[in-house]
Amino acid sequence: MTTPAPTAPSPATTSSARVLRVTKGHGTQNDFVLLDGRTGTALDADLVRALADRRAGVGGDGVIRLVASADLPEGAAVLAEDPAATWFMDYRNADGSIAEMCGNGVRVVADYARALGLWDPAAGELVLGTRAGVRRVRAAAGPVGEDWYAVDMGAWHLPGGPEAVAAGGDAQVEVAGLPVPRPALSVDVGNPHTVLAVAGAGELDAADLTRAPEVTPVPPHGTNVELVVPLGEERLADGTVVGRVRMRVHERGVGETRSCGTGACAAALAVRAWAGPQAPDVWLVDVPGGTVRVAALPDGHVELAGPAVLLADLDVDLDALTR
Ligand SMILES: N[C@@H](CCC[C@H](N)C(=O)O)C(=O)O
Repeated sequence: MTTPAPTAPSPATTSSARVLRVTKGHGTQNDFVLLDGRTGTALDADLVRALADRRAGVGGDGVIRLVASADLPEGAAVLAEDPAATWFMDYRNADGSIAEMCGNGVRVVADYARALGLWDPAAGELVLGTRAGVRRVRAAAGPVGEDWYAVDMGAWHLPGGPEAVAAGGDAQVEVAGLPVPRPALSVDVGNPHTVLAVAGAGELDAADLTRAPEVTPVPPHGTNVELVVPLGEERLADGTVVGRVRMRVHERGVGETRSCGTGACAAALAVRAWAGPQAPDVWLVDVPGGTVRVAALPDGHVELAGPAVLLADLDVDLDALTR
């Protein structure tokens, strides 16, 4: 769809120049502080850390600025990929680091664009720029008719190839609370993930994710680590046979979170690869914060669907924030 030209600034700062209007939202309890880039507010690591702080700030796993693609250097690549990608998801982890992609964030930012009047799902897909390339978002129904968003998350791959799948993995992961290092599979869904299967709910619950799992070989740019328990297959009301997994995640740049959309994609794709050619293409992924749906598409892309919630608009006193 054609979105309004990202030119007209809205007064997201209030009467004082030291007050910043933000919105708090989440997708399956992966929570974010959202900013309207039309105000001209620049994001730096200090501001991100301060906003994401759960005691002295607003609190969030990440901070997302919805900004005109034309207004940041990375936007040129997405505009070249698709000129309709006039809006860009500028995503930062809670520690201030920049990540390529955030699956839950895309849905939440789509809902934010809708609330700001920048996107009308009835008129077509939202074409959104990200550091991992263009992503397309549409309104979609959840398993029991909930109002969800579905995102084409683009191409995915297994960096270790089929050999890694056959060997159980291309990495070893040591997780605090679990007795021995486990084989794990690297999955690239625009950002890096390392997925390991654990023996069952007992092990999944026993894992101590207050400490970052140790991944060998050490990934050059870090990684997000997903612990999964395959739960088998089930038939949905519409007759579709889906696989189901339970997952916990330790996110790069954040720590344990209650959900990770790209992590859910990586977990489902890893379990599907381990299960072999008869495995379903559609998976439900249960995370501490809810459930999302992942589908391996015939064109080599992966689709992520799930809810998005906008909770509150807040005027943040920037002097108090940095005190
Ligand atoms: N929670 C996000 C992923 C955010 C980025 C990640 N921590 C990274 O550094 O790659 C999601 O929902 O995908």
